[in-house]
Amino acid sequence: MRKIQGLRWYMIALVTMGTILGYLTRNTIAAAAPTLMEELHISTQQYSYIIAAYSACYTIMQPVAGYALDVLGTKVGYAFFAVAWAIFCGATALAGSWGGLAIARGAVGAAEAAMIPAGLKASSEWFPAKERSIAVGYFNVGSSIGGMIAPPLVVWAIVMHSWQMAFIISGVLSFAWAMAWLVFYKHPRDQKRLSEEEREYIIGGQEAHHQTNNSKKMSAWKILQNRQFWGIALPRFLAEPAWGTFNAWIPLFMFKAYGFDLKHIAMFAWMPMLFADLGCIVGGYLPPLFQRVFGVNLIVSRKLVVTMGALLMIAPGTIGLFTSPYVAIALLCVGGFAHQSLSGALITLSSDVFGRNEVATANGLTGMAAWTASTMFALVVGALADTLGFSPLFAALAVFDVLGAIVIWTVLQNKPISELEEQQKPKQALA
Ligand SMILES: O=C[C@H](O)[C@@H](O)[C@@H](O)[C@H](O)C(=O)O
Repeated sequence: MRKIQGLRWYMIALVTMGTILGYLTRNTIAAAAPTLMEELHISTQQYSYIIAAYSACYTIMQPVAGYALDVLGTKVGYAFFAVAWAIFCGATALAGSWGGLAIARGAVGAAEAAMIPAGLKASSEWFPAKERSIAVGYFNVGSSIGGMIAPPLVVWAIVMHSWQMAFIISGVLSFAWAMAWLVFYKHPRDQKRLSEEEREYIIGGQEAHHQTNNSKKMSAWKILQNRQFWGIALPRFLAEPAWGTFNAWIPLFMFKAYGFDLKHIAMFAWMPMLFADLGCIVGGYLPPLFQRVFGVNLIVSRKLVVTMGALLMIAPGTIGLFTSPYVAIALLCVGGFAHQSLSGALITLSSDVFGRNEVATANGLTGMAAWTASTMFALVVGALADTLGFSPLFAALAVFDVLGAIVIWTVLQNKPISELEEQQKPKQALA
């Protein structure tokens, strides 16, 4: 059978398509909101319940989806969740009230919770450790691209047909991707189109805790009891509110703080997301560069990226010192770049630290911590933005990330759990 050179990059492109469609279905509701709220007579508060239903289900289901992925395997597991979110997204078209929309969106959120853990698990399977962060950067960039595609696609569907059509199109596209995933995704050891040279490069470049003979699996409870878990989960808890804020509040901030009209919002509000994309990609290439330049190990290279991102997040934290809206947009672009570069490193660390049998469970648990903070901070922004203004909130995000960088250097040890446990054995034997 003819071998395909560089097959691992085709695999990560397939994973990236999944993230793009996951974010497309996630953002369809926001893009359709003005039409939905008018046609179904939905109040702003009822709309917030619909958004909260997605966020709550997505938050709670990440460790559950991660565990299912570790048990079912990446191929079948991700296909199951993607088919589920495709069906629930299409079913959103049947909703006739805010309650029906909340149920449908909660179901979509529950299914989409597999998106990031599956992306990391696939990256762990198809890339050597030194390229893992690059793979994560590529699939994570789908989170910004999907968000950028949603508005034009939804507007086209509404103009051509109805808001229901927007959800049906997003669902059909997701279902088609899920079928492609089932056909094309295989573990490198099972992929006949993979050359022996590339198979050896991939699997030979992975740590012991990702080798197929590693049958040990950590329970979720054991993961939660491990210091290494908290060395990743706490920085993600502190970092994620920035992503939620950049995604949900920039247009409103530009309107309230600088009087931006829709035309100016359309012209500028998307720029921080473009720089977020850049942050995903550049952030992925930095760890191998830092390992070469500074001679540091894999986990320390991720810590350096997190620290760089945290320091760059100080830029949007200074927004209150300037009056120009264009300076504000520039500072938010730095923030978007900073956040996704550090977030990609934090997501990758679950695979650097945990083994192949629990990597998705561990990542799902850190994702639950992240989204718990993001949801809490969204409520704080909603309560304080009109009285305090946004500037102190952006400053708080900068402080959170600097705290997260301090935590990662003081809590997270520089070795995977498997090596730390090996080190403990002689000491325990002597004890
Ligand atoms: O922090 C932001 C992340 O990098 C973002 O891209 C996603 O991973 C997000 O956490 C999610 O779960 O959708």
